[in-house]
Amino acid sequence: MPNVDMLVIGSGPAGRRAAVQSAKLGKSVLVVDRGRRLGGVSVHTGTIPSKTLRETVLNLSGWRERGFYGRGYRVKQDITASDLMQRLHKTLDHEVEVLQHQFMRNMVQSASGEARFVDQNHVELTEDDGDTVHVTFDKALIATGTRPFRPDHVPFDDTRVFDSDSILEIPALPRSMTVIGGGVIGVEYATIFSALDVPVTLIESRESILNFVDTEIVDDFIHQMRDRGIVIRLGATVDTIEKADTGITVALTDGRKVRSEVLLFAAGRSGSVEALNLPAIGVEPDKRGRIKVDPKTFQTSAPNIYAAGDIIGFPSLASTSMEQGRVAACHAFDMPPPPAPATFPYGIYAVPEISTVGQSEDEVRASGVPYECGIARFRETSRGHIMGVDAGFLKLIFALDDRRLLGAHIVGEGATELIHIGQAVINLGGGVDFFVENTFNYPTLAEAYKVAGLDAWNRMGQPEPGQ
Ligand SMILES: Cc1cc2nc3c(=O)[nH]c(=O)nc-3n(C[C@H](O)[C@H](O)[C@H](O)COP(=O)(O)OP(=O)(O)OC[C@H]3O[C@@H](n4cnc5c(N)ncnc54)[C@H](O)[C@@H]3O)c2cc1C
Ligand SMILES: NC(=O)c1ccc[n+]([C@@H]2O[C@H](COP(=O)([O-])OP(=O)(O)OC[C@H]3O[C@@H](n4cnc5c(N)ncnc54)[C@H](O)[C@@H]3O)[C@@H](O)[C@H]2O)c1
Repeated sequence: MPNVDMLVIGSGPAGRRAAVQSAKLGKSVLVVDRGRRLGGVSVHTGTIPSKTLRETVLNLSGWRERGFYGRGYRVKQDITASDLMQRLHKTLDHEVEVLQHQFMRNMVQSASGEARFVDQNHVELTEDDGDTVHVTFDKALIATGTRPFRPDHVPFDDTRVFDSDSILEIPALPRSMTVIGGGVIGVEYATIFSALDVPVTLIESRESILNFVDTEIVDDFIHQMRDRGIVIRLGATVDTIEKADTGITVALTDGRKVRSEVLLFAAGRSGSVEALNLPAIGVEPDKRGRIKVDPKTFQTSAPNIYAAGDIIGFPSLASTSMEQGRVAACHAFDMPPPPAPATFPYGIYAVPEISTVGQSEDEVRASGVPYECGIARFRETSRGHIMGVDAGFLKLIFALDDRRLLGAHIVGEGATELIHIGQAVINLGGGVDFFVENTFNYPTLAEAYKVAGLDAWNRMGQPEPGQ
């Protein structure tokens, strides 16, 4: 029976980083995944496919040029589902190849199969052909991620009623679409299909969408979605979902009905734990299949077994999963990792993008810290003019007492890249004077930081001498 220092179950972002980190520390590593190919949800059904789809849609539809040439402008007139798939498959193949090469260079072994714990140092792997292999380990990482939540009352058929996995296989572009769930997945796909001029209705049971994002940013985003024809039903509870030859009808409890050709149900995900036989290691998941860990070390209640990535719940991002996996591997092999920074960015790849780091204005207000905000609209920057950007803004929030940057929030073109300037300033303890004193490249969208910094600085007054 083979024995390894580190067994990683799941080859998504958490598993991948933990495997390479363990190998860099000179350990023998085996990564097992029940998927056909390495990469996890992130590469095959989550982050990378949705972002590739978005990029393809923006390119083929000419979305970025519509500020100049009008809403009727298109680079390719008849965009088909197969146009979207071509680039998707190429990108995914490339991602898998990079990952395989990374494992090879670092002497990380990988195997295809479903892992099931036998005890705290022993798993059974069931291969595709049903054969079983036994492996023993000193340390293990559970990085099995999540899958779409598919409640019984939703008549999924993956041809007209989709989840966020099967939507990637959509056979033809629909004439209309209903999206249930105004979380990140729902909002991303609703706006991507709307950029293809598909009429979209978004149904969300809460009174707003993206409730972790600064309210001013969400309000602007909702305004932009409505402006281009997306129908948004907030505070709407779904009563029934009916399928007929003519389409899908979603009846809401307030009596309204929403009809469309296809439906995307994107209202949460559940942890992939069933196959693992967690009782064998004394670990009990919660009712959504999530595993509790020590937030600093990522150890489960079985100390030699770690868990990281979506399986441990919030924030459930590829970016944070990678870091969790690396920290877990460092801890497993007695290498103390540096303390985690106080804030991490959140990028929402809707059309337009949203990105946020640090505290929202509501959070700052609730904390009682006196503050001032600075705003820069992209259409007022020269780069914005050149690009034909007619919407989007950056909002910076500064503490009045020590002038520190507390939060940076962006809606608009390039938001997910631009946010890292705000992230660096927050995590390095910088403030408004950084933006005022430094010169930014011109013309850039990043110049918006300078403009927003000056906007706040003008209202904040000058620091007392010696402060
Ligand atoms: C549509 C969508 C878009 C997203 N967009 C973004 C984004 O833009 N940015 C971002 O940061 N995050 C994004 N995310 C989230 C991101 O994809 C996840 O946070 C990330 O994939 C979680 O990584 P993970 O390491 O937990 O493993 P996952 O990527 O979830 O992979 C888990 C792997 O474990 C395998 N597995 C499960 N059980 C077993 C078993 N018993 N034995 C063997 N193998 C098993 C599975 O086959 C799978 O391959 C998105 C998610 C979705 C669904
Ligand atoms: N860009 C990114 O970073 C990115 C992109 C996609 C997904 N993700 C991750 O994937 C995870 C899952 O995303 P998600 O959007 O599926 O889940 P979610 O839990 O974030 O959002 C689900 C939304 O659906 C709503 N909802 C639930 N039941 C409903 C119903 N019956 N009718 C109407 N609305 C209903 C909820 O109120 C919530 O707003 C998130 O935690 C996110 O971190 C990240």
